[in-house]
Amino acid sequence: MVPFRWAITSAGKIAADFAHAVRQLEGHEVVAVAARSEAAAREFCARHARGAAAYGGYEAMFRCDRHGADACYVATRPDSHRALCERLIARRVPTLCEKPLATSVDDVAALYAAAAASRTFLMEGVWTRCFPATAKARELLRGGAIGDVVAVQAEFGYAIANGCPDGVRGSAATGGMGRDIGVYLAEKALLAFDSRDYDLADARGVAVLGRGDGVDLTVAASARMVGRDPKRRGGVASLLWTGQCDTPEVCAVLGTAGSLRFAATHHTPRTLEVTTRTSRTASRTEVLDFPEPGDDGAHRWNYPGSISLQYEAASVARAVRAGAVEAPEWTHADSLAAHRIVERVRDQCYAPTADVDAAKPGDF
Ligand SMILES: NC(=O)C1=CN([C@@H]2O[C@H](COP(=O)(O)OP(=O)(O)OC[C@H]3O[C@@H](n4cnc5c(N)ncnc54)[C@H](OP(=O)(O)O)[C@@H]3O)[C@@H](O)[C@H]2O)C=CC1
Ligand SMILES: O=C1OC[C@@H](O)[C@H](O)[C@H]1O
Repeated sequence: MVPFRWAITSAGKIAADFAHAVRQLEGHEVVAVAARSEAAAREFCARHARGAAAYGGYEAMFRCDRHGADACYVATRPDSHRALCERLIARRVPTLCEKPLATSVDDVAALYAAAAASRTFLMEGVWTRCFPATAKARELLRGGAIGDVVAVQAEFGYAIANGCPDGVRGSAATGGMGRDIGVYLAEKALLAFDSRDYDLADARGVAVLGRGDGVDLTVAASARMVGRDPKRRGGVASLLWTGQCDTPEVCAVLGTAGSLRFAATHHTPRTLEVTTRTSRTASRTEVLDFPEPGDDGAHRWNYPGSISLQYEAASVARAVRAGAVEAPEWTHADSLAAHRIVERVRDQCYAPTADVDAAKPGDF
């Protein structure tokens, strides 16, 4: 088959990981890379995407049709996502944009509206949804393997003080940890309570640690989901995100007949424990393993599990080739629902009455 050709916007860290994941994925290639400076784009191509055309300035690549890319991967800072996606959508370029798609629900909604109006593919890069373990979890949940879902509990955190790119996380411009990784927790709520069947009834920021500047660092949040069909009972989500320490990343979905557990690193899931329960003491657990794709070891990954960006690249290629405007794994509705959860939580955290620890500016 003709290879699926990628253009990449930025010469940053996840962009490099993506280039190496795609390099090792059969039927995919990177044909163009743009960075704010041409030198950075050239260096990126030499190190991570040999043979790709290098562009100085994103617009130069968007304007050029010589590279013949089938889709563009936007991997810049979150506060630039909306404007870049708008420019790509205006040119009807299928676009995969790193999470968070934008830094407010209104911006996210505006992008999906623009994509729908011009029939252009747009996906927020919530790559977790493209992993085989997630697909299996969705199949099991839909098939009633653990009965009716009652609750989901998940945490995700890492210490941003240990060398995160400046401005990408924990900054007012880009929206704090909720926008960075809260979206992965909202994804878990929407996995347990599928956005096709459930609506968000309520989301709350229960407690927050921050610096009083609108940047959330650690948040304990909850959400309540209701079934659209009154026969579905709905349930609750208990979510915790933090930029102050590394966490195990465990997630449990609790149902009336058992539970699903992502044993570790649920944003890059490789193990799923399925427990069926006939009483409080009688249960049976099956462990399902989903090994990550093979890696030739030529690249030192910037982020854990990045070889599995292959799953997301493959999902995009399938959807674009089918002429779809969204990927079924992470639809526009899923993404909007996730941003609504994060934004409602965030707004409450920073309401005047919120318990914000503003005593130690910069101390995190
Ligand atoms: N899926 C995942 O697991 C991960 C996703 N991400 C997401 O990817 C995106 C990029 O993160 P990451 O690669 O870690 O960040 P980096 O800092 O490594 O790269 C960000 C890039 O943004 C570009 N940029 C555009 N405008 C600005 C500006 N005003 N100031 C600074 N940089 C700017 C730069 O591109 P240029 O090279 O053109 O100068 C820079 O290289 C974020 O949205 C992040 O949330 C990050 C890590 C993992
Ligand atoms: O998307 C993300 O997930 C994994 C983290 O390591 C990364 O910093 C974050 O942006």
